[in-house]
Amino acid sequence: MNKNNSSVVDAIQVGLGDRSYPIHISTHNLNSLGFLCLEHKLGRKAAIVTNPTIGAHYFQPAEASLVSAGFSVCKIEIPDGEQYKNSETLNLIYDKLIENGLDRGSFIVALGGGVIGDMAGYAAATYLRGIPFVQVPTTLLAQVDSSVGGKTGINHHKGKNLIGAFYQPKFVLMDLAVLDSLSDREYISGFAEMLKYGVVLDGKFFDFMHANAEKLLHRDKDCLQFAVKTSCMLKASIVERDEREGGLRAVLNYGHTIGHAVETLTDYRQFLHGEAVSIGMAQAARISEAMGVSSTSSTHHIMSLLAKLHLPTGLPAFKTDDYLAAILHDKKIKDDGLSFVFNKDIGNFIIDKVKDVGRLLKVCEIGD
Ligand SMILES: NC(=O)c1ccc[n+]([C@@H]2O[C@H](COP(=O)([O-])OP(=O)(O)OC[C@H]3O[C@@H](n4cnc5c(N)ncnc54)[C@H](O)[C@@H]3O)[C@@H](O)[C@H]2O)c1
Ligand SMILES: O=C(O)C(=O)C[C@@H](O)[C@H](O)[C@H](O)COP(=O)(O)O
Ligand SMILES: [Zn+2]
Repeated sequence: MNKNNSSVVDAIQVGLGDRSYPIHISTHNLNSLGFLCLEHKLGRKAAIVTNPTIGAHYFQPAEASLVSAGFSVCKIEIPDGEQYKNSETLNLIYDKLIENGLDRGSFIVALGGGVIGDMAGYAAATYLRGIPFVQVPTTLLAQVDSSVGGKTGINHHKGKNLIGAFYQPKFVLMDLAVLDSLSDREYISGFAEMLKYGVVLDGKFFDFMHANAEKLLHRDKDCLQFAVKTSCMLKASIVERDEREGGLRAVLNYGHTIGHAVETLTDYRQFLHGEAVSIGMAQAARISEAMGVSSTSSTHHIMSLLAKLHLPTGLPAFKTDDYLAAILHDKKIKDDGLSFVFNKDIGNFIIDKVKDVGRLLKVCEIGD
């Protein structure tokens, strides 16, 4: 059992009162999983939720670490892909939890990207009215975003993440070494959420990404560690102030109004989440400029960094009415309109109510 105390000391804290938890970021620290579960006084029985792709690489070391710390482990494997982030797969997780006799003293380990984290987290939030869970994110996107903050859930064919719960993990364990097995496409899609933080929250981080784009693309470890840590700190600072998205937290949805519509319209099969968010951010930048909130040069900087990071910006060919219908199911819509996140140049934001969503879409390059 590796106690890996350095990663324990270096942890970033998400401060949420009695739901506070640490994020451990290091390299080759997956073997500290068992020790951390002991330290958090988790029960004796764990279910590791993963998929065949991730499981082939990381189930065995995760299991070994837990077993050597005295935990008994069962494996719950679900199919790989955003198109399986639905109620059918969720039921499969419940079935396996029941078959394996997981009780209220047991816990779930989400070993995977954002799809696994969101679904395993929601299963943990609802199974037996809630059992503890741990996030072990294995994609860049999951490390910089989805494993932090406690949004869990599944998609509906009418819209993204329409069913879910706010439910915080007991801790997050990030091993940067597991990112080595990610394809370039999956790795690059994580840049979208990182860039989001730069555009709306931290202009210096945006500049860092601009200056270090090549290094990031070449997976430079120091650059990556700085970028992951900064992203987690920025996200934690928002979540700590507005855990359940009463207002401020909506800033983390920058680029997602149109991004989610893109994912829904393509049946969750054509784009990775980060790619859809990238397309949504390109449109949000154009919209912010057209509404007089942001300058032309800011839009230019955002578009050029997206291109430099090899992220997509073009909207897939659907009609304006299709985009409108998809956006109608957005969780940010209430009677008084849609809360839309505008970038205020780079490093700041405004959230405003929009009644006429069609007017926003006129600015986008939709081919109808
Ligand atoms: N809860 C949140 O706050 C939040 C935030 C952002 C995104 N999300 C959600 O996260 C999901 C997207 O997450 P994602 O981009 O990680 O996609 P993903 O979970 O589908 O993972 C992408 C691909 O990478 C594979 N993979 C994962 N880790 C690997 C590794 N180390 N080596 C090799 N292959 C690996 C997966 O099997 C999958 O094929 C979306 O459903 C999105 O809605 C949630
Ligand atoms: O944590 C948040 O808050 C976010 O908005 C992070 C987003 O990157 C993520 O995609 C989230 O799932 C979108 O939020 P949703 O409430 O619209 O599902
Ligand atoms: Zn997102």
